[in-house]
Amino acid sequence: MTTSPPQAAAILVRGLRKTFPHGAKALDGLDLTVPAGGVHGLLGPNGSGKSTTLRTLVGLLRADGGTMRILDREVPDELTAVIDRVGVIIEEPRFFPTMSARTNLRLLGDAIGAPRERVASALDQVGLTPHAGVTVRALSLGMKQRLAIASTLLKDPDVFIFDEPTNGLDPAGIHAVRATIRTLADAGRTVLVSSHNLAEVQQMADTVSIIARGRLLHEGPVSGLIRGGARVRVRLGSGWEDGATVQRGVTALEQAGYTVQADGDALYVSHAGRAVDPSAVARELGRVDVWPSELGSESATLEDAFLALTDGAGLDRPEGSAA
Ligand SMILES: Nc1ncnc2c1ncn2[C@@H]1O[C@H](COP(=O)(O)OP(=O)(O)OP(=O)(O)O)[C@@H](O)[C@H]1O
Repeated sequence: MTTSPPQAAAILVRGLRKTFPHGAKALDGLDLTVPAGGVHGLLGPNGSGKSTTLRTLVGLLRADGGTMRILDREVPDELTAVIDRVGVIIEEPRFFPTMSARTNLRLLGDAIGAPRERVASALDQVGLTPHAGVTVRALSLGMKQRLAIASTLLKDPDVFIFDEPTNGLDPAGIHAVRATIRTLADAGRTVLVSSHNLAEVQQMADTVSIIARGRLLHEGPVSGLIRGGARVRVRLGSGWEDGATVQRGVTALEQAGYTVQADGDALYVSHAGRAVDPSAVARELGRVDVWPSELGSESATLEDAFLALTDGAGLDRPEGSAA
């Protein structure tokens, strides 16, 4: 496992454990460090423990063991001291369907004692001002989700915790919610957002924690992760029609510790957690008398890095993401 260098953390989780009564071990000593400022993606396959982590952080579930801190306060013990600085969307928010977006926010704002001007500011920050007078039932799903984000803004929080906020939205809705989340982070806030959608995290997050089976596999900047997954493309040329030659090359590379994927007329050579040097690949192939027509370095996607780290376990590929 690799870890990011120490930096100011908005959320710090150490050794979190949770087993559900009938025996499902959801969290198995999970560590999580969310740097202050920016979007942090909590990425993992279905059932990897993302929701359990977020629900435990905000006091909806009780952990069996481990420690959690939000903005330097121990939670759940000091949750009341910090909860006003945390905006949470974990379950589907409930609004009055026959009332407008603005009226819903006013009622919510009054209930928590927020200044009235926050309503206009919250609508503005999520781009809903033009639709403020529309009844909630007439809003699209994406707009409702942005209204949910606006409702968390009434407290003017420093940290946001969103569980799969783009789930079930159409592409326009996904785009708008993603842009809203980026705006929050660009204003200096911290957004922890869970997702099993690799392309989404790649586009939205600055840093990422990849988890599987309730444990942290990798944590750090998204850009570093992608660089670390850089792979080499070996173009198969004349002479490679011979399946035995291809197999000899693949076997040599695998014996040298590489992961090899065949795709069309090319082999993609990767190595979990580190960049692959094309000349080293050429050397291994040359040893078994295999000579490619072309060798090129290729930056891998977050998906490649994810696959290398999780062995592809339970990966949910979003529509339109790189295969
Ligand atoms: N209330 C519960 N009772 C029993 N088991 C649960 C409960 N909630 C979650 N689990 C189990 O705990 C494990 C982790 O689930 P969790 O919902 O945290 O994962 P996730 O990464 O959020 O998945 P998804 O992307 O599907 O929402 C799974 O095996 C799940 O079946």
